[in-house]
Amino acid sequence: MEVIEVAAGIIAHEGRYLIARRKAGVHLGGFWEFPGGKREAGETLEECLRRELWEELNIRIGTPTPFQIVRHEYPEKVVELHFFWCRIETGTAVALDCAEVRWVYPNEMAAFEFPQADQPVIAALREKKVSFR
Ligand SMILES: Nc1nc2c([nH]c(=O)n2[C@H]2C[C@H](O)[C@@H](COP(=O)(O)OP(=O)(O)OP(=O)(O)O)O2)c(=O)[nH]1
Ligand SMILES: [Mg+2]
Repeated sequence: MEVIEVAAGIIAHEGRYLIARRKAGVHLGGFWEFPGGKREAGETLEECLRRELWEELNIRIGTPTPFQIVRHEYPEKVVELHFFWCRIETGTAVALDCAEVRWVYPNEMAAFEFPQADQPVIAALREKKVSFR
């Protein structure tokens, strides 16, 4: 099966992270996620991340740091998620192309339903394996 490459942002601010709720009716609709989306032809993953965060949240980010790659096989598709740690450079996140956004601490994430593929990242954030730069 074709592997879909996705870039997603772990957007940090004062110990909290920005999470977004996926719209109803799409793959994993209604789940919470780290915002991002599919890489388009001719784009790098970083370019993809910048485009997606602009389209979905109306924000510009500083230089993203690669942080974890997760390949996950859903029954309907295989995704390779490239998570990048980043900070907002300009703008305030608004739910432009997602259902809702929230800033949450890692220990609050268990209260939100995330896709299975995101669990290693959530665990890493909770265990503070992440460097705050
Ligand atoms: N953005 C994002 N996608 C995730 C996460 N976890 C996870 O399994 N996914 C899956 C859901 C989707 O199948 C795929 C990402 O696709 P997407 O729906 O965000 O793609 P997109 O923004 O380009 O949307 P579209 O143009 O295809 O509508 O990766 C996550 O934390 N963030
Ligand atoms: Mg998306």
